[in-house]
Amino acid sequence: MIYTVTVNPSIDYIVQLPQLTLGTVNRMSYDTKLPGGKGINVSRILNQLAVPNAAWGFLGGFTGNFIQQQLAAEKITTDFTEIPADTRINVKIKANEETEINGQGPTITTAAIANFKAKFTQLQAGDIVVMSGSLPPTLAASFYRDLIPLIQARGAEFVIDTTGQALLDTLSAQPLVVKPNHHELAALFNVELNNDAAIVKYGRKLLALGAKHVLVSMAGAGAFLITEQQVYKSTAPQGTVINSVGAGDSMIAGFVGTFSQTHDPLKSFETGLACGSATAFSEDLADQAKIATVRQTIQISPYTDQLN
Ligand SMILES: Nc1ncnc2c1ncn2[C@@H]1O[C@H](COP(=O)(O)OP(=O)(O)OP(=O)(O)O)[C@@H](O)[C@H]1O
Ligand SMILES: O=P(O)(O)OC[C@@]1(O)O[C@H](CO)[C@@H](O)[C@@H]1O
Repeated sequence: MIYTVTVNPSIDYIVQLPQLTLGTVNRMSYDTKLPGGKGINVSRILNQLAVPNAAWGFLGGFTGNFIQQQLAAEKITTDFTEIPADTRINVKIKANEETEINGQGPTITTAAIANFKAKFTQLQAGDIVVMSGSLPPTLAASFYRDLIPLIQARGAEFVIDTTGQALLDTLSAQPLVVKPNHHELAALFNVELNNDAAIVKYGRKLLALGAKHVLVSMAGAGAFLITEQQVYKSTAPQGTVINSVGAGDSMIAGFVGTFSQTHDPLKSFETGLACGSATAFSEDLADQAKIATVRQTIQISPYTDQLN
């Protein structure tokens, strides 16, 4: 079973306008509200892949109710911990450029934290817990790191989608997979990554520090899968990019979903690429049909320049 953890979910309020002009009244040409937050996005894609999963985290208020209803309509299993305050609303403006305005997130009470942590006793060997997204201000910076012993005590594995020092701090606990994009990888080591050999070299450092698998995504320029045994590169599938929100979450969902069923990193990479690109080519997150179509166009080759 896969459990996704979204401690700071959101309603993603998607707003489209021909052009955004600051300092004036702008009129929307289209708007929609989606259940959001990185772990919730992972659950929504896992559901499209028919991979059993449950979404955990904190939800509150009318915004929390909306998310709960939307996930129920998609038949996603949820076990959120209720909080008194409203879950945040994140604004995604699609105009000449994409602009995101994300909320800080509500107060999480001490009682809610205790209720949430109590859920981890139900984990079993073989389960995978995917922790993604920002922490609301009331949660300690070490919140994710502190969950790892609760997960590992039950023989379950974890995936953490974070960046910077927070990511480096979790590597020694051996996450199943990490997925920095190439900019995040460069920032982790304070270097510039100008070619494939450099990306592979620094991706392998994440393996050496403890990650079991490393994905390095490069948006429209493709991605790498780096494991102890082999390195693979894929060009990104071609298509019209409609939405980049959630492409990274979709890639993680695809990888983890297939890995949970096959333990095959290459097949998992293929599903991850298909899900990431299918979301980039969709208005909302990708659906099953789009993922299947994009999968047929994926081209992965072994990357041989591993001596650098
Ligand atoms: N322009 C694009 N064309 C094709 N595929 C894309 C494009 N952008 C993203 N993808 C797909 O999604 C995957 C993840 O995208 P990206 O590298 O942007 O991750 P990310 O930075 O974590 O994304 P985000 O934070 O925007 O969700 C890519 O490896 C690719 O498969
Ligand atoms: O503010 P965070 O938690 O870093 O990111 C939240 C968020 O931008 O991430 C998802 C896309 O990856 C969206 O659904 C959501 O609004």
